[in-house]
Amino acid sequence: MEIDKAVKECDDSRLKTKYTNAIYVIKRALALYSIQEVAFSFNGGKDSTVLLHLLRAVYFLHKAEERISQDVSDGENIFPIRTIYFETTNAFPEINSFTYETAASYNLQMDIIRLDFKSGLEALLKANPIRAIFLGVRIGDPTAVGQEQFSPSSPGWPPFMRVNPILDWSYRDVWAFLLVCKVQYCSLYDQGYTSIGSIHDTVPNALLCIRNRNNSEEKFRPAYLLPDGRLERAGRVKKYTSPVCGQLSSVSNGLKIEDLNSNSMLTASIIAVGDEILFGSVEDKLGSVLCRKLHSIGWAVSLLVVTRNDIDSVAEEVESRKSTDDMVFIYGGVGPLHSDVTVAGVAKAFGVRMAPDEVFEEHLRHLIGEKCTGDKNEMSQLPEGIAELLHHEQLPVPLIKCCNVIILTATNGPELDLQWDCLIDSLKSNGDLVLMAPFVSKCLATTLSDVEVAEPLSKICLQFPDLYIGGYRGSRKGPLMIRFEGKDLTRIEAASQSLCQKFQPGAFSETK
Ligand SMILES: Cc1cc2nc3c(=O)[nH]c(=O)nc-3n(C[C@H](O)[C@H](O)[C@H](O)COP(=O)(O)O)c2cc1C
Ligand SMILES: Nc1ncnc2c1ncn2[C@@H]1O[C@H](COP(=O)(O)OP(=O)(O)OP(=O)(O)O)[C@@H](O)[C@H]1O
Ligand SMILES: [Mg+2]
Repeated sequence: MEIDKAVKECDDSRLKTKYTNAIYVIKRALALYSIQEVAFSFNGGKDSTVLLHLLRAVYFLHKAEERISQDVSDGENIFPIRTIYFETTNAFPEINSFTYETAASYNLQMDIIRLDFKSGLEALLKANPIRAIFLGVRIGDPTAVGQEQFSPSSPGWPPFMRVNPILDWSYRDVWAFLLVCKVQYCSLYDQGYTSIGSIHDTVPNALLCIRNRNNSEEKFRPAYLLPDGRLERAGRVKKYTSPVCGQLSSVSNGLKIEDLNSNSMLTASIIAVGDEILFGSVEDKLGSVLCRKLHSIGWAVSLLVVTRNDIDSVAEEVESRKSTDDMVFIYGGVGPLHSDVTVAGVAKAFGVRMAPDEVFEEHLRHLIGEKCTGDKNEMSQLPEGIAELLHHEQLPVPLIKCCNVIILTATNGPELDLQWDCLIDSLKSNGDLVLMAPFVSKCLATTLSDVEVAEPLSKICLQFPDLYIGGYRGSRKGPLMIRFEGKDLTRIEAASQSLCQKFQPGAFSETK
């Protein structure tokens, strides 16, 4: 069969693996359900076009085997799986005509349903013995969250098995397949549409736009040239917000450059992951550097913790901090080792699974080579639907941002300096960073005892609730340090003068 031959003869090993797995899922479904008990949900979209040809491949491979064993002739070429199309008045005419033309070309027995999905499926299941429906749902689709290759329909839906043979296919895999097999696809994809909904919510993907010199004419490149498959839905007008992190993305995506004098406080927490820090064998030096960096952009650090290299421990910390703080920084435990569970822990904290990310994989391939890549490359798996890559020309591998959680891969000070600078650049250019008025501070040293200073100092704290006023010592015998931190230097001056006035002149001296 031409599809099977085209894939097997191509030199795209990743596509071959995806193809083999999808064929296996279809065969499993056909072993579990009879041909009368299955249906194929086809809508002329690219994903369902891929699925159509995979189903055809399985059918023709099966027929070829039968012919060999039973010596049967070709007979009529009707595709035996019932095909259902939910036709709406809001569909693009190009989608409609492609669906009908395809049905005619491949002898599909197509049921046209003009009801909403749920009522249509109820009617379909009442009239037919259907128990399983093949869908072209893929990881990254809003409806894919929580689905497996075999997923029962959701509660409240008529009972059937959703079979998703291309669930783990990426945008790139879909286009590799369609191009390698040289099959027809809907013409809209050649006009810059990358994912097609209704005429009311779908426009060409702006990332494929090319303008002529004087900006007067807009043209779009074909869908298969979109470099980052994650952006396939950028042409959907109504922006999708994940239910899992919707609330948080409004924090992170709604970020803007704030008034530098604003009194509002943004907080971050820092999570270091490392058993060796907890054993005492390694010292965490990055936490304090990160605190200073956050301070320098006016952010307050509310917590700095060390947690174990354990998915549940990481997930627990991230889960509690992501809703408490505006940003969470996590480092340590990122890589291919058994103990590198940080990214998976972040996924767990958001209640999403890990899914392959082809763009990230491409970066890893450049860095580490083919050895680390391929179908089972764990390092290229990122939290599904929430991972954003922060690219920067100075970083060989982009940083990973999941809603308001930033995953850093730095292992020492200089690496952290670089990642921090790139992070700030990248967040700024996305409009995803609130620059706050930086903190300013003043430190006074005194030989007065703690007891003498305690009461007047606590009164000053009440008088200046907008400042952080703290005392510490370098040693029990050495001077007592009083530090005033805040965003307003005049308030800091007022508070420190107020303290000095309560004691003999010269009792305090300013220090670093
Ligand atoms: C055959 C079929 C079965 C579906 N089964 C379910 C289901 O079990 N649960 C559910 O929430 N949605 C189900 N849906 C609806 C889809 O999840 C989704 O809402 C629909 O494909 C619209 O996607 P769009 O908003 O990207 O156009 C089903 C849709 C189809 C076509
Ligand atoms: N109107 C419909 N009729 C039949 N099946 C549908 C319809 N809408 C969606 N589906 C099923 O849901 C799957 C996922 O839809 P989705 O829109 O994500 O993919 P697609 O339409 O195939 O491709 P694209 O993402 O480019 O629009 C489809 O592949 C198809 O199996
Ligand atoms: Mg679609």
